[in-house]
Amino acid sequence: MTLVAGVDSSTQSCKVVIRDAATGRLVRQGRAAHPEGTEVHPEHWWAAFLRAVKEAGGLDDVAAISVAGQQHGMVCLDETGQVVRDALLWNDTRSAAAAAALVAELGGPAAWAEAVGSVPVASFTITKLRWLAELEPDNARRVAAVCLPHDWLTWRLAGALGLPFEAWADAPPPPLDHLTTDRGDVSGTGYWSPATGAYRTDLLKAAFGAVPLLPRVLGPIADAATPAAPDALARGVTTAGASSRRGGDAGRMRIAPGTGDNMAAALGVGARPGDVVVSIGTSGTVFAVSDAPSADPSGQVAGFADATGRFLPLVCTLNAARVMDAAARLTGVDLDRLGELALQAPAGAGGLTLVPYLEGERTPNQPTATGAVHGLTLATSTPAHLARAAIEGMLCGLADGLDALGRTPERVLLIGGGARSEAVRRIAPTVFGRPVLAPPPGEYVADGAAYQAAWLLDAEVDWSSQEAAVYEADAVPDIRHRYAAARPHILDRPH
Ligand SMILES: Nc1ncnc2c1ncn2[C@@H]1O[C@H](COP(=O)(O)OP(=O)(O)O)[C@@H](O)[C@H]1O
Ligand SMILES: O=C(CO)[C@@H](O)[C@H](O)COP(=O)(O)O
Repeated sequence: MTLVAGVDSSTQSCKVVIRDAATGRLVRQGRAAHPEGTEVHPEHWWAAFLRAVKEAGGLDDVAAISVAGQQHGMVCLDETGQVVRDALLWNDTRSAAAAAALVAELGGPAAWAEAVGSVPVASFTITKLRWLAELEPDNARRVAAVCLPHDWLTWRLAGALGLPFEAWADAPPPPLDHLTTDRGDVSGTGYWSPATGAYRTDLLKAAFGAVPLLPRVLGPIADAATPAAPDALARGVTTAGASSRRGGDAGRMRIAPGTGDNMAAALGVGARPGDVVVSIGTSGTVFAVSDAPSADPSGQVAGFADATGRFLPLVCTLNAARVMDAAARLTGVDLDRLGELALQAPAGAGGLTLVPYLEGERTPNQPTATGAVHGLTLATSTPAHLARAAIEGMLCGLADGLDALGRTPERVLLIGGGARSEAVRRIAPTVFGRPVLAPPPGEYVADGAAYQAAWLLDAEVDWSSQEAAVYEADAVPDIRHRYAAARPHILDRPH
């Protein structure tokens, strides 16, 4: 049996699945937590990856691996391959003002949608680079290369190949010009165009004042451990202190290109045109597989590329599973009990309406917003009503995303940690106004990465999708009506 590994280095944790390359059968798995916070030193991801690999029984018998990661995070490297500063993550909103300035400088949102398929908000890498140039000019001057979380992990992994696993923790970084990415993840930078498949270094230069070395963009089936042809490298940069062990080792593990976590989830869940996937993780995402690039000047839909050569229009909210974590804390119960409580309250929670902007919000673009609870009465002041309002409010944000996507889906697939909740699966159809399909709880991002690894070994590979449970319920339009009325009534964060 040939084995492949898939990695999901997401916001809260790193998950590793090891699957049979031919059938996709799960053989073993592991996971390890990431630190809290919206800025993280990438070495924490590497350490969590190594712990998760260990828990998954190691990689000695694995023929190929692929890493999917949280999108957009800014990883800056100096000339020796060392990290310049902690990575700013997709959910770090400090670059909101930089985003607004960049949008204005290019002539408005439509110009950005046309240039790179998306209108940058604080999540996008390009806005974080502008922030760095303005607020930390000394760090900015040290940046020799910039990449994304999955690019960085893939690069570290390629540098560790050939060493015994015990030595991986301290493996020296490879040369910078070995950095790779894929079209899915790079489409979230704000300086790569999904429509043309090319970097927009002019936009990067305008934002950052310089063009550091950028990772080579690999096609869907490529080995990230194969060195670049010299003419494929973006720009020459000194890579002192790092040595390469790449290329041609007989029997060494191969490394597929990897991708952004949402692109991997699309692969893992077997999304096809006509499907809309709703993922309830740290972020809430609503996305579809599409044959054509998209460009939404309203900025609600990001026009990403996917990991197969197609496109992935996507709406992302900053507030999803953690809204339930917060509601569980407020009500003093665990997540299972929170779900039970929510199902005890009536649909609409008796009018109690929660606007879930606990981390600010990205869609709509309200980076400084806070959450709010409206409609408190003596009757709705119960843990059950609050639990229901939290789940309904979180789902209303995603229902707005579904509307923004502008498609009538044939299927709505519910995935992510939050979709493990029976209450979420049962309440979702009342809010979305359509049935939802819940595939068996699983690690679909890591699975999608594992599929990329299997694909690298055999371009004809075809894993069958698992049977999904169908959840149906009558729509309760009043939930969204009250949410729409409550949505504008929020306070900004205190200074
Ligand atoms: N049974 C459950 N009910 C509700 N939420 C859950 C449940 N299981 C996990 N979660 C939530 O899922 C989130 C993690 O989801 P995940 O998709 O792994 O996130 P990410 O990929 O962003 O790190 C956590 O906030 C956790 O509380
Ligand atoms: O920023 C986005 C999508 O544009 C997020 O979806 C991140 O990719 C983080 O994902 P999770 O950790 O929530 O899976």
